[in-house]
Amino acid sequence: MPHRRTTFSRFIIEDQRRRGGSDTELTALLNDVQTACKFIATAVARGSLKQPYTPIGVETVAAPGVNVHGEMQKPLDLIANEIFLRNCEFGGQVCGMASEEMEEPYVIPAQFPRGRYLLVFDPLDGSSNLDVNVTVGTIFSILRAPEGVTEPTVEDFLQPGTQQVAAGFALYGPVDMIITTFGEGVHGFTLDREVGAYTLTHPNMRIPEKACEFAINASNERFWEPPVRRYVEECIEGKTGPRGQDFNMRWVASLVAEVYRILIRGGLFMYPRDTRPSCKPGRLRLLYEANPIAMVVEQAGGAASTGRQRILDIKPESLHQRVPLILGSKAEVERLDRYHAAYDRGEDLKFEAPLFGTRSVFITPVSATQD
Ligand SMILES: O=P(O)(O)OC[C@H]1O[C@](O)(COP(=O)(O)O)[C@@H](O)[C@@H]1O
Ligand SMILES: [Mg+2]
Ligand SMILES: [Mg+2]
Repeated sequence: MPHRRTTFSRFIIEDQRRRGGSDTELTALLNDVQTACKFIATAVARGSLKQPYTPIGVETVAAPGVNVHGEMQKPLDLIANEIFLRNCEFGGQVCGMASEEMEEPYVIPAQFPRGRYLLVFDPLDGSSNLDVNVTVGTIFSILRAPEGVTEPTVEDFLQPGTQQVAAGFALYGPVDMIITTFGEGVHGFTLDREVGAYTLTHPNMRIPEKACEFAINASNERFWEPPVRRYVEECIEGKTGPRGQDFNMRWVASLVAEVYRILIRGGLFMYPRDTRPSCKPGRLRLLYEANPIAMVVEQAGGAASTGRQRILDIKPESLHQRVPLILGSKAEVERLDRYHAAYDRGEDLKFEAPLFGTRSVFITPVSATQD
């Protein structure tokens, strides 16, 4: 058991030793990632105050526009993206990076040595929350570049989540943290601002098995598939329904904050497949949101699924592919998987009818409670 005052830098070295090896490239890369997260934490914490300094290499940041997903960027989305690129390109550990904010992969420029890793990231997750001062974060995933590749193309990044070497996310909230896994458990580090170091505060995090909270954007109810309607309706029925217990509902609109809550308190998060043509495969991005988060969740004893397939088994088809994402306490995710399977077999049709406006799970007409 590592000492509780272990810093992130020390932990990654000792963790590799414990596992009988030492990958100095990976150690250096993870160190660059944590440095980038510290810069972003500092930039986010300035809020509306003018940024007091510019992190090295981040002198020129493009003006915000609409990103490849059709979403309006915030200045901090681009600042965070630049911070990640500049902090992780020079050390010789990676040969390419891919980000939510860049249409194409970034190949490490010729002036720097190229390494054997690929770094994939969502530089600022939940950035629509910035102006209301709610927790945001950074999500990262580390993959091995295919043998012999030094100038990676899109194809080289299209690896299933099971191939991730390490993954995690930083939280920029009341407390700044990094939650990470290298494939053997999940560990949480709190940024000690007096020391300037992420310090191990949450070793071996485990998602509680018992769930009494679920999170979904209820404004999309009219687009949900029947298995999701069924799950939510049963939760809302509470003690008197088939679940025999009351549930609370949560929605932060910041994946990192939802996942951290689930790591601490258990529960379920869903951004499911829905029937909107624009959103059909799901809302969240496979490579830099779903995969790294799924690795963390599984390593903490939970599960992550589309409802029909384990997230980590999906073979990506494109860099910016979106997927349905259901994650959290294992038994809850398995329940959703069962509901999807039953529905796909043609059962559970009572949840088929559009509920919105007639029989919403949130506004149950009196007549519906009497039958
Ligand atoms: O605004 P919605 O539809 O509720 O979506 C919220 C989801 O979108 C995200 O904000 C997407 O992340 P970005 O801020 O990186 O685009 C998730 O963090 C969150 O789960
Ligand atoms: Mg995101
Ligand atoms: Mg983002």
